[in-house]
Amino acid sequence: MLELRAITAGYDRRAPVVRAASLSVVPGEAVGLLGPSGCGKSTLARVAALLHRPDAGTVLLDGESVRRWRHRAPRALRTAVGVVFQQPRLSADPRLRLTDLIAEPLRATGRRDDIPRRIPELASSVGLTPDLLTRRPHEVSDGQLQRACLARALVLRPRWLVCDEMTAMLDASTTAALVAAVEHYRAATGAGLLAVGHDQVLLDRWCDRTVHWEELTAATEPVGPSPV
Ligand SMILES: Nc1ncnc2c1ncn2[C@@H]1O[C@H](COP(=O)(O)OP(=O)(O)OP(=O)(O)O)[C@@H](O)[C@H]1O
Repeated sequence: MLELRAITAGYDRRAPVVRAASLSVVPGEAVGLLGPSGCGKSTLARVAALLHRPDAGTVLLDGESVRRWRHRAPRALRTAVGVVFQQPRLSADPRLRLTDLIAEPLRATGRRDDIPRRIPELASSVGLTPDLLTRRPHEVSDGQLQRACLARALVLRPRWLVCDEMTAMLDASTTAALVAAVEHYRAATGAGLLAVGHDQVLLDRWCDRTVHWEELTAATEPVGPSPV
């Protein structure tokens, strides 16, 4: 289970943007998170993806309490969560060809041998043709780059996927293709999903349940101790 317990987080300890928010995703479940702009959804999504250290509260990944964040998080925990952000150009190294972008996590974890098999397989599942794989980010559209970012998020076969407004910048057909790719992956692996978004119709259709931001802080336990 991916559990966020009474998470308080932000950018200034005196004025946190997320206050005592709790949310759980069970294996295989897809949970949508809706909320107004600026309420703190992305901040919480980054906590769930182990990219942002909360000021208080606990994150549990399959029962294991997370104590270190970002590059300091143990590899086994880091690689258990795949993340896709809203703006692919901010999360893609502009120097890398798409094939190398997708392969980045394999190289970083010493799994180069998997590259020849995994890259074509993933490219096909997210709808990237071989000619696009040799291009760099400035030579492809936002939708094509986002497909590569999704492939990169899936390349290590994470048990949890965090999609933070993954389709907010995309047209309807690319949105449908990316959602289908995520669902195909989840059906094959049983991965759980936290999908953050603004589009209630999309989240209701995509997810098993959709929670609203206000519900996360209602009736939660008191704020827990600060993580080490
Ligand atoms: N790096 C940062 N430094 C300081 N403040 C930040 C930073 N990132 C976000 N914030 C602030 O934290 C608050 C919550 O931002 P966040 O991006 O989590 O909201 P959101 O609900 O995801 O918004 P949106 O739906 O518009 O993407 C906002 O007031 C934002 O200005």
